[in-house]
Amino acid sequence: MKQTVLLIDDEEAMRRSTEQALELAGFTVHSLPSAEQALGFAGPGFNGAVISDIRMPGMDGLGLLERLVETDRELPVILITGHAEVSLAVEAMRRGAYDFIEKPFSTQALAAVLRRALDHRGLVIENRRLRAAAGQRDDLEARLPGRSAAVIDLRRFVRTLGPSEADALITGPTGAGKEVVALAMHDLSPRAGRPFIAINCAALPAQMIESELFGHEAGAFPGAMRPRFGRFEHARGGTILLDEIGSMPLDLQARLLRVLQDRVITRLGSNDPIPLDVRFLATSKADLAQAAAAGTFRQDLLYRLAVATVRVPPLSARREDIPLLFLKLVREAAARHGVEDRTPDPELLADLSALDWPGNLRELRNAADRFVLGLDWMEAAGPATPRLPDRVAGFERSVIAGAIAAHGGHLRKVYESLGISRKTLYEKMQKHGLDRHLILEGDDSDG
Ligand SMILES: Nc1ncnc2c1ncn2[C@@H]1O[C@H](COP(=O)(O)OP(=O)(O)OP(=O)(O)O)[C@@H](O)[C@H]1O
Repeated sequence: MKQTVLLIDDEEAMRRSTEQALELAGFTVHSLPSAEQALGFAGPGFNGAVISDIRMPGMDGLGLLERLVETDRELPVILITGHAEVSLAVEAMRRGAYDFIEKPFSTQALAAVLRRALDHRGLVIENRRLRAAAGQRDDLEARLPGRSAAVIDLRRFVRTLGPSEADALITGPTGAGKEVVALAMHDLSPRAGRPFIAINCAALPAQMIESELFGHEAGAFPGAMRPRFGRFEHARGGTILLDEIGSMPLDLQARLLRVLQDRVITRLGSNDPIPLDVRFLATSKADLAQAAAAGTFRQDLLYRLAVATVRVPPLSARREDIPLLFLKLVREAAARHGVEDRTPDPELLADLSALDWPGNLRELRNAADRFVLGLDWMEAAGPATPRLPDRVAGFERSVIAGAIAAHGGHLRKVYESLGISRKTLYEKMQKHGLDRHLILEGDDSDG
């Protein structure tokens, strides 16, 4: 993983010459003129070290140190002190500085301290990653329960992508649990414990979007009396979830793409770039590739986000998980409503599994709410209240799907085990929307 040195010094000449010297020594350096700007950059996910001059106007080096160690005690901060400023150096160490270096210093001396600091930081980050992964493994099964192939795949993606720094797109139908997945990814990452800020792109007021997201300086527009942090800055060190990103206006998509690429933002009414240490996750119900083809979504933004895509399956693709999910939702509903936990009987669970649940987990959750409150759970199924024929059809579908799975898609074994003809099997599969590819083609032999 690439490591960065963040250098803060208000004296331009000094900053430039140190930056150059360190770059020549092989470090990747990012330099900033003020402590305030460094705050957003060096969050808990920051894999690098900070060097700062101790004497600066505004927030000084000690103030910066204090703010940084407050959010991450293990972030190495090295302070540059003036010659013979022993008491300041002592104070810095007392407040948790990793080390200090006295002016004037040689590049070699600074580089040596930095190498130690970066090695140390690398270990801290790696350790956190491993600890988080181990601790969250069991937790993830509890949060996204189920034994279907679809949910096992989902958990595998979340486990792999969650702890990484990669921005990701989470797709799936309404109510399938995209936001729940996003939060699980955040909690698996080194950013867990930092803000998780969900922004519903469909509900942003058009005139306010820019200042809402990016913040503004005083006087940026009439009524902007004082500077204001945008939501992006509020999420510093954490994760931003862009919910329903497909609803974002095109011009804002262009700005977002630049933020994703450069990791800096500029407040409204300002030209100063502010580094942004956040990870972006986005959700979409709509097929963004189609939206891109239709020109309502930027192709380049789609490419950028789709590198890491997590697909959340509809409930109808994981019927076998419905009983387990319903039990979990009933437990949660009982706790939420402060009523006693009720155990649904097996017939009810079988009935639930036969339904289609177009509203997915949200709809199932409503059914669980109604169940613990002693109301008729079926009404919660909305317009799709199951009539007998629908329940029979649902049952038939799940029996056929079960037989296909049990016989590994072996055509002849499937229709024989069901006691029907090949032709009838295909007709019923078509009727129930079961994909023909579930059956191994050319498999109608005796083998
Ligand atoms: N694994 C889960 N365990 C418990 N509740 C869940 C789970 N997944 C989803 N839910 C619940 O179902 C509802 C819908 O979930 P969520 O908001 O994550 O779905 P979504 O896909 O983001 O929906 P939309 O597309 O409408 O925004 C929420 O009330 C959520 O708490």
